Amino acid sequence: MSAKPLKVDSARLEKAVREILIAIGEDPDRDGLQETPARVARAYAEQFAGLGQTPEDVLTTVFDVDHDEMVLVRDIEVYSTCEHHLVPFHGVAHVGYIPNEKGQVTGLSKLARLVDVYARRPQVQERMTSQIADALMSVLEPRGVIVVIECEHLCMTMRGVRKPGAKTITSAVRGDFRNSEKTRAEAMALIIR
Ligand SMILES: Nc1nc2c(ncn2[C@@H]2O[C@H](COP(=O)(O)OP(=O)(O)OP(=O)(O)O)[C@@H](O)[C@H]2O)c(=O)[nH]1
Ligand SMILES: [Zn+2]
Repeated sequence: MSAKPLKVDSARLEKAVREILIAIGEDPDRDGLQETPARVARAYAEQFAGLGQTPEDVLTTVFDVDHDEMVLVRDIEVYSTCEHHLVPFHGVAHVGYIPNEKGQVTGLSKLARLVDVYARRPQVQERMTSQIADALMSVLEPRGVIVVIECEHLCMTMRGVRKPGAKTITSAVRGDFRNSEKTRAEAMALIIR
């Protein structure tokens, strides 16, 4: 099940996209472009669906298991939108945590859903990384959280400085991962291949 699309002002979006097409010298009424403003409005409702969601919406399943050591989901695919140029950046996220003393964990898929809540917004990678870590800390109350994200930014690839292949790596550590070098190293050994 994918996230519910965001409720957008479709009429306004369509008008704006039509204006963009005119501004670049295109004919918005030519074959092929007539439906584009409506398509973009639908695509944005999906691409920015995270604006209409909170972490509590997705971290719904919390259960007790007899496990109070690290849980880490690696290589969660991320598609986000750079807030500076409104072009995509994409890559992978690795999200790990150490359950609290009650052994409370969440469903594994919920970690991927949490990534999407923050990826599907106009974003910068650093903020997205911290938001995911802070949300997991506040909802699940684990002993620690680690989030590492590796992305390629199309604003650096297809335009501007044009450096295809350059990867941006950001991390956010909270709780035990921040306080203990050993715990952090253990997680990084699992994350780095
Ligand atoms: N820190 C950070 N910077 C980002 C991210 N996404 C894009 N940027 C950068 O945002 C900056 C915006 O710089 P500006 O000089 O205002 O815009 P610009 O003239 O289009 O810059 P160039 O991309 O260098 O052509 C660029 O250096 C981008 O690489 C991100 O997630 N985090
Ligand atoms: Zn950009």
